[in-house]
Amino acid sequence: MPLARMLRQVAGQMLGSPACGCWMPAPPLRFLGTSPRQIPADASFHSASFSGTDQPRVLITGGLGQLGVGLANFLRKRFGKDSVILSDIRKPPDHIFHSGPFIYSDILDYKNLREIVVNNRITWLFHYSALLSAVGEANVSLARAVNITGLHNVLDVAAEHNLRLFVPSTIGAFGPSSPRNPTPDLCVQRPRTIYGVSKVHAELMGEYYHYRYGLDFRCLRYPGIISADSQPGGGTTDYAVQIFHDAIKSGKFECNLKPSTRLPMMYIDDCLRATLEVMEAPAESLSMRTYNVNAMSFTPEDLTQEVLKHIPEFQITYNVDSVRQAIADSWPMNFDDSNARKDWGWKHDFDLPELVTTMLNFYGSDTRIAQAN
Ligand SMILES: NC(=O)C1=CN([C@@H]2O[C@H](COP(=O)(O)OP(=O)(O)OC[C@H]3O[C@@H](n4cnc5c(N)ncnc54)[C@H](O)[C@@H]3O)[C@@H](O)[C@H]2O)C=CC1
Ligand SMILES: CC(=O)[C@H](N)C(=O)O
Repeated sequence: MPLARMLRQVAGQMLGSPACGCWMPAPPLRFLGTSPRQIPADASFHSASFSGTDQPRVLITGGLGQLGVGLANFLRKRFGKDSVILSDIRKPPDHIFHSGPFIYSDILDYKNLREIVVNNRITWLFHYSALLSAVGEANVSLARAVNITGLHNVLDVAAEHNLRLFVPSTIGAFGPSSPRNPTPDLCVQRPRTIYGVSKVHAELMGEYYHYRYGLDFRCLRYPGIISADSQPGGGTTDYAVQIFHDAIKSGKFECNLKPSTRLPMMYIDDCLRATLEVMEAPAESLSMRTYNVNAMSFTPEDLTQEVLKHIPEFQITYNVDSVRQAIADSWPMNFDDSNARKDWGWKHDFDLPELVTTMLNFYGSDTRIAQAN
């Protein structure tokens, strides 16, 4: 018997041989002896755990950060309030607690995570818990635990319970040896932050689970996200949120990056829409499982010029934070997201002028309401 055929036969005996002929053994189980997940013989390689007519039942981890509440509101409009559970390890403010289901979930507690998935019959998981770039550098061991060990728990729960799993990655998954202008999907990735290293790990582990166990893993590399009604959680791109708040409040802003630091950015509405669109994209349309997405790219100087069109007396000063600057100098300046545009029709709505008008209107009306009360 030819060697290759013999090896295939031995591997087939060891791993089981699914009808599709692809290599898809059951995922690793944390607790052998509890009901192991059986892959049916006719399982499709890209199968999801719900039929086309079912609404997904969604869990969002790390949901009280900059992006999670907006994502929950967005998904609740689409799938119904009770179909989307927000979770975090922090106590939610009243308005969030009363806006829909909220539950405590520590991603470092595997059994707690599994219990939530089982009890609520979760089918889609958005894994948002993370320590971002600047706070990660300030606490490497916690970042390693949350961003890497936490991810392992999420991957195992998702694989065992046949979930569709979204994990965001970031422009921070690239480093100084990556092409920076523009940065394509596939190129050298040697980030110099624990945040970036953990995100490259997440991309690779998710893709590995997809090819090895059939996990329906989907990942977007977000640029810096700009939102009006939620605060950023300690990243390098945070200046691009704070500037609007300070411009309206005091007409002044002290920027912690150099004026010429160019980074890819996106308004939160585009980010949330991209996230839902890639989750709803037919599996056949995804030629990859990790995509760059982008909207615009600007420097603090460009942003200031745009703000000055609305607030002519606005003043910016610079007090550079060396940690953040070193990180920003190693990240992409422009992001090539042509694969997302080609494969599943990604298209952003907000460029710099619309972003600035929207952000200033939000803070402006907020300030006017506060002054009136
Ligand atoms: N905001 C941005 O500009 C970008 C965000 N992303 C990614 O999107 C995701 C969400 O980002 P943000 O909302 O900005 O982050 P954030 O830092 O604002 O929020 C992260 C949340 O994770 C929670 N968390 C920490 N440890 C936890 C644990 N052990 N168990 C459960 N939750 C825990 C925190 O309490 C926090 O509410 C992250 O994975 C981030 O890497 C990617 C690129 C850009
Ligand atoms: C771009 C990101 O991932 C985040 N906003 C950060 O600056 O760390």
